[in-house]
Amino acid sequence: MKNVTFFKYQGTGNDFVMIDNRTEFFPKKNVELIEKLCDRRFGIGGDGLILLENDATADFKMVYYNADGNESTMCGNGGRCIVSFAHFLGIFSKDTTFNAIDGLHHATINENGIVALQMIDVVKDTIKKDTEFTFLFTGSPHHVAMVNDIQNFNVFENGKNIRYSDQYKPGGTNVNFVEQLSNNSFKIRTYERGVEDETLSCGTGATAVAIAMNSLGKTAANKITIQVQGGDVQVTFDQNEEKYYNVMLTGAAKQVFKGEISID
Ligand SMILES: N[C@@H](CCC[C@H](N)C(=O)O)C(=O)O
Repeated sequence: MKNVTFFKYQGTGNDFVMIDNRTEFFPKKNVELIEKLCDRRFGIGGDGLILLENDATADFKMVYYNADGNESTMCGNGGRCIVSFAHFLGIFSKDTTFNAIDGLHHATINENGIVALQMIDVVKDTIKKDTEFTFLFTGSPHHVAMVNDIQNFNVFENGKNIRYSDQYKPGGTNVNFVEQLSNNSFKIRTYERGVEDETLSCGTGATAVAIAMNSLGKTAANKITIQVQGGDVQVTFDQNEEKYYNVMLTGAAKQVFKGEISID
């Protein structure tokens, strides 16, 4: 048995177990252990687990696991939370660059703990537009569909059906349902792959929705407020004929508590 110090973070209600793994002590291949640490009854509880590690070319590296214990693609809210954690650890003071599965990310943190995180560029040709939905990759795959009366919409059942549908096999996708609130604001609810449930917020999902809505002509704005179940995030971007770039996801990221847990 070994005692492991962990921190709990949340970004608009998307919550993560955060571990400083710069000494590389953590058993990264132990899927069952990661799943158990994320379990809300048998473990700490979280939508995912994130390791902060040393990196040869950047200030630090982010390694992200979904609550099912498997390493996955980019997590936007997790990215904002690990920036806050790195700031707490004294790794940087105002701005940082870190490595993640989808490449380098630049980020800043202000005195109120608001983190602005640069997301990957989205090439316009890669955005798939269907009559019923839009599909795009913002570090993670996202299906985006507009619905009416989103608050009463069955996100779990509809999200699960789309996530496991033949068109997304074998990898699956995250699924976002969207309702337009104003010229430049949208309310979204997201079913997350790897959590296999609705989460209170998804950062790559909010980013995908903002870009999809601009791409569909639902908004001409390049500063878009996305209301998620756990609060608000802002997505800003520039664009040219080829792509969306300078894509920034901005919102609060907070340390909730620190603890110690025994692992085998
Ligand atoms: N919560 C995340 C997305 C995490 C990855 C996702 N579940 C997947 O496996 O694709 C976010 O904030 O972006």
